[in-house]
Amino acid sequence: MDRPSPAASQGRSFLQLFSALRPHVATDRNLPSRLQQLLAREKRFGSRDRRLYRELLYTALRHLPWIDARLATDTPDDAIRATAWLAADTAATRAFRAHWTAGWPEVPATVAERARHLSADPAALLPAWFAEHCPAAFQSPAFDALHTRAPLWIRLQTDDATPVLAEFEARGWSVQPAPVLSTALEVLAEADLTTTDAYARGLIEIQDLGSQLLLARLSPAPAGHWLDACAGAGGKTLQLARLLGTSGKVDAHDIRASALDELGTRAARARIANIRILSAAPSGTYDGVLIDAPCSGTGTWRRAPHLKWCTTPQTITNSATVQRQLLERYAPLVSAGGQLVYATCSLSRQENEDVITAFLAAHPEFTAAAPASMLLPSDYNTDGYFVAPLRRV
Ligand SMILES: C[S@@+](CC[C@H](N)C(=O)[O-])C[C@H]1O[C@@H](n2cnc3c(N)ncnc32)[C@H](O)[C@@H]1O
Repeated sequence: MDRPSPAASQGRSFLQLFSALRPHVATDRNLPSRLQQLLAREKRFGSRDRRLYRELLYTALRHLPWIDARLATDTPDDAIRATAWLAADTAATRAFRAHWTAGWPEVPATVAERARHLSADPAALLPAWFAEHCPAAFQSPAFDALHTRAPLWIRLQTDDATPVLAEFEARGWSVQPAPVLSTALEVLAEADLTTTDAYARGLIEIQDLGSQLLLARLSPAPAGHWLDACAGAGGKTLQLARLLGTSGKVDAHDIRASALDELGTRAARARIANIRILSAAPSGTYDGVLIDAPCSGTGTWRRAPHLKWCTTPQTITNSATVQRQLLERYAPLVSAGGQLVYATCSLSRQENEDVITAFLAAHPEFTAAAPASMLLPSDYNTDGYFVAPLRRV
C-alpha cells in the first residue's frame, strides 16, 4: 500500500496553526512574534517544516479574506489548496504545493488573474478605507507587488564583495545585484544570513533596497555631522556613517535603549567608528538631521501582511500626530543651511505629504530641498517608502 504523502498531514497542521493565530490578527501588531513562538513550541517540526508553515501562514495572512471565505465552507481543504497555490515556490514549499495543487495552472503574475482563478474579489485584499490614503496601492503593478512575498535584500558594508560572494557561492546561494544601486544584492535563496561569516564580520547588513535607496539618493555631503534622531537598531545609521566617510560622524538617538544597544553591537561588528550613541536627548546643531519616523508601516504590508488587518484610520491619525511632534522636536537642531530629512515606511498621504505640508506652512525657515518622493513596492521590488528632503534657509 502507498504511504500517504506527508503533505496531507502538513495541510492539517497548517490549518491548526492558522486557527491558533486567526483570533489575534485584528489586534496584535506583534503577530510575527506570536507566530514565531507558536512554531518554536512544536518540537516535532524540523527547520524545513518551520519554513514551510511560515511561508503558508504569511501567504494566508496576505490573502486573508480569500482564505477565511474558504474556511467558512464545508470544504475547508479548499483553503489549504488556495494557500498552497498562492505560496511562493521554494525548496520548503515545493512538495506541498505539488501535492495540493496538482493539475492547477501556473500562478499568474497579477492579483486580478489569481482572483479570477479562485473566484475571489481582488479588492478585498486591501482595507477599503486605505484607498483615499494611497490610490496607487490599489492598482497594478503596485497592488501585485504588495501581494507577492518580499525579497531578501542585503547591503554590502565593504568595498570588496569578493569574500561575501565566495561564501554565498560555497553555500549554494545565488545573488542578484540591484540594477539601481551597486551596494545592494538580492539573495535568491532561503538563507539564514545571520549564520554567515560575512554577517559575523559586519561585511553585510540585511536592509531592504528601498531603505537603502532612500539615503543613497540623498548622497549626504561627506564629512558632515548628522543626527539620526529615530535610529532604532541602526539600519540607516550604519549606512549613513559609511556615506559620510571616516571624517564625518553620526549621533544616533532613539527612545528605545534596547534598540540602541543592538545598534552598538552592529556598529562594533562592522568596525564602524564614526557613530556615537546618544541615549540622552540630543542638543546642539547638526549639518543634517534624519527623522526616520515611527509610522503605520503600510509600506511594509507585503513583508508584514497582518498589519493590513490591524491598522485602522485611527492608527494613521495617531502616527501623523507623533510625526508632527517629532518634526517640531528635532527640526530646531538643524544648523542654518543644513538638511532635514523626513522619511517613513508608510504609503499614507496623511503621514507623508500632509505632515510635510503642515510643517512647511508653520516653518518658513525650512524649504523643500528636492521634491518629496514615494517609492512604491513595484518600482524596484522593495517595501514602500516616502522621503522628503528639506533644507533650513
Ligand atoms: C521607523 S523606526 C526607525 C528605524 C531605523 N531608523 C532603521 O533604519 O532601522 C522609528 C523609531 O523611532 C523611535 N522613536 C519613537 N519616538 C521617538 C522619539 N520621541 N524620539 C526618538 N525616537 C523615537 C522608535 O523607537 C523607533 O525605533
